[in-house]
Amino acid sequence: MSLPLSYNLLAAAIGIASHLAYFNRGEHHLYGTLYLQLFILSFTTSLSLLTFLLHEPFTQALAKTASLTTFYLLGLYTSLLLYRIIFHPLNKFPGPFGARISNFWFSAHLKDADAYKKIQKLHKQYGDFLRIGSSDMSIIHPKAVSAIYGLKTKCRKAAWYDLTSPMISLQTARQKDVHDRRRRIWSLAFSDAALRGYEDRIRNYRDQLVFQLDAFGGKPVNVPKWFNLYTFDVMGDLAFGTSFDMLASKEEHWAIKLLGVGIEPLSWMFPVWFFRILVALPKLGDDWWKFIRYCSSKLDERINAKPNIPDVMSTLLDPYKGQQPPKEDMQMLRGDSQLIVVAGSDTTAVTLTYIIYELLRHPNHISKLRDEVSPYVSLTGDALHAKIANLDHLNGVIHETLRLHPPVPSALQRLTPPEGIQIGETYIPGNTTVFCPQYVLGRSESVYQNANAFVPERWYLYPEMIKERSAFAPFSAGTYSCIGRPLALLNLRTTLIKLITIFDIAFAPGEDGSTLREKSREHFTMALGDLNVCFVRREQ
Ligand code: HEM
Repeated sequence: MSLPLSYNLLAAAIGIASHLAYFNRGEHHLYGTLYLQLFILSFTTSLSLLTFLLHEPFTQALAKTASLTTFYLLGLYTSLLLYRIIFHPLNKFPGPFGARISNFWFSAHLKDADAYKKIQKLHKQYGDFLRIGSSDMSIIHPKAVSAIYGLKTKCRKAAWYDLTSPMISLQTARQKDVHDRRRRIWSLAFSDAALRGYEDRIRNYRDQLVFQLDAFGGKPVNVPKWFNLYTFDVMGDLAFGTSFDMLASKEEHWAIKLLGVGIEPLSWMFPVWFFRILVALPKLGDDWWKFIRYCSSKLDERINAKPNIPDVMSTLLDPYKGQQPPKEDMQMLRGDSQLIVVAGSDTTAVTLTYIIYELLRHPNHISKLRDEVSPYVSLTGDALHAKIANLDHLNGVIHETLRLHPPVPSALQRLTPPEGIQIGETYIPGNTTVFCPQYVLGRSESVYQNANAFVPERWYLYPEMIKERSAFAPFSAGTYSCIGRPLALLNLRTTLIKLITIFDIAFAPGEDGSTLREKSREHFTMALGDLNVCFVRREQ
């Protein structure tokens, strides 16, 4: 005997009610696995009750349970779809129809981890305010960066930052007070005195990089690979007191290979709840969690060591005065230890690679840089950072590269406060996930004159070429901006001038930069395509 229609309609009504009263309110991304388990539990409980308590035949019990479940889901999803298509407050904003319905629309339209390029195309089609998900907006209005990320913003970190919860780090701390407390400790790690110590620590790796590039004897070198080996060695040293020895071994450490595979799912821009289910599955999240375990074991070793020159971890461990940190703090320290490595390495390597790429396309800037830095540089290509930190053209080249090739190109997601925010003339409703893609803003004529041209002088000689300065934020802006910025700039400046002092550089035969332009993939930061360059030692 099948169920009377009234039971099925009741199940559908419960589906609608659960959407309106529960799923449509607050955040649910942390409970994806739990909901799945509850769903399976309810199904099997209903089946067991009907079979064992009411003694119905199994097939009949199965049919009734399946019918109730189907009607419940029909009610739930019809309500959800109608809300998203007709009643959602973001419906006034343009964007692809599919994106209104589900965030999977965007993931499904990514060809080869090219989110930043896809977002640029969509903005060309739909304008500055783009609805890119059911509750998600990408915004390239020139004033949007300060409204969303600036010091006075009421926006906070969006659900994306719960990807690895309960393990949190400075970057993924969503509660403002937790973040503020942690950030105060971290900020001591980037004082002028601390930076001078890092300058000494980094020199050794820079020399190793030059040694290895020199050893190619002018033959082609795949620059992104070598800059990655370099920057991961540097950050390993600053996080754990010992490098990954990648420059010496000329290859990636196994843990860094795991990291590369582990963060790959980020490139698909899946909704957070789905991503969390994916990485909870055996196999799929294995590489990422193995990398985290590796960092944890290195942290344990580091807690028992005492470096001669303090590293970043020295500051984070300082409050414990040589004692083992309590269990509750270890979770945060583990998060922070992997953050130092991840945040500081490929971001710097990507920037260095694109600086070389842009200089090779515009070689006049190499001679201009050499002229500018020559009073401060020794024969070995080294300079005290304090002497070169304010050089106009050097900083112009770095800024211009970061503008055109931001290492974090698109989705730094923030959540608007319940009352919403105002950007220019446009009101963005509350609880909307918003972001300002730096890649698109960096190439926007509303923000820069002659936006696609590489003009380092715009940063010191032609200020009129920058129409809205606050939109330039490759290190993000405000409370959650990159705390490692001074270290990144120190490393970029000193490494760049050493490379151009020691070497003449040229594209390798047959290289035109197209693989770098076309094969680079976004996974929050960038995994770069190859760029083959010849480094030939200059006559002194
Ligand atoms: C060119 C190099 C770099 C770029 C472009 C860059 C960019 C960024 C961006 C865009 C953010 C904001 C992330 C977010 O809101 O989710 C960030 C945060 C952060 N970066 Fe960097 N970064 C660079 C180098 C470094 C270095 C060398 C370190 C050193 C450890 C570092 C450590 C951090 C940390 C700890 C955060 C989190 C800050 C917070 O949430 O309070 N970064 N970075």
